[in-house]
Amino acid sequence: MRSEFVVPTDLDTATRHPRAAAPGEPVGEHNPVCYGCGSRAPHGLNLRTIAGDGLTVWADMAVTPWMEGGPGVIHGGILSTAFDEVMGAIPKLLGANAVTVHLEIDYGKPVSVGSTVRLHAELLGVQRRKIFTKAVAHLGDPNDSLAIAHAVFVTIKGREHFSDYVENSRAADEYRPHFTP
Ligand SMILES: CCCCCCCCCCCCCC(=O)SCCNC(=O)CCNC(=O)[C@H](O)C(C)(C)COP(=O)(O)OP(=O)(O)OC[C@H]1O[C@@H](n2cnc3c(N)ncnc32)[C@H](O)[C@@H]1OP(=O)(O)O
Repeated sequence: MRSEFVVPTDLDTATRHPRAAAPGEPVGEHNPVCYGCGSRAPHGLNLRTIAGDGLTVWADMAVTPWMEGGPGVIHGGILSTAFDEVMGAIPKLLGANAVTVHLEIDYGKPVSVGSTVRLHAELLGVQRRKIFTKAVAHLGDPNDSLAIAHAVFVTIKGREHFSDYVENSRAADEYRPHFTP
């Protein structure tokens, strides 16, 4: 069954932040030790998400043997993480810090180990603190999708949201000065 992701019709105006990454440039990490995008996450996906035109982003992910679920194909949870990560770059284009509150995936075809998957995400709309996004995973032709994801992100005040948890971070020493009043 394919899900029906509902985007409100009474959306706010959404514009690219003036300091957002330019098309073709990396949008940057959420956190250097983020499982999805951190360059210092040794067991992570290390995804490098690139800003596209308008309010879009994309990333390529090489499907390596450690990602295997069923024989010879990617584990659905890994693909789900990659979707979350890439859609999670859309708030950065808006100049917002945001966390995922809802994520759904339609898996259409198996994704082979050894392939390189392109994930392309776009903004569907913004309503108050909610940011609605969609992403497609494909092997080069976006019209021939392997899987399609939708997510809702909610904007947060980063320091307030993470203040009770930051000491658990592997980068706590770097964050501490920014969290000390
Ligand atoms: C300095 C550090 C910088 C760090 C940079 C950023 C790092 C980012 C890292 C990213 C890493 C990668 C990504 C990750 O891995 S993010 C990790 C996974 N996500 C989380 O841990 C988020 C957990 N959730 C929360 O903490 C709270 O729910 C938050 C704080 C987000 C909202 O609680 P809060 O009490 O503040 O607000 P609210 O409850 O009034 O909700 C606000 C609005 O949202 C709507 N809503 C709520 N839930 C849902 C839902 N399920 N579907 C649809 N809509 C939903 C709700 O109706 C309302 O709408 P409206 O009716 O008012 O319009």
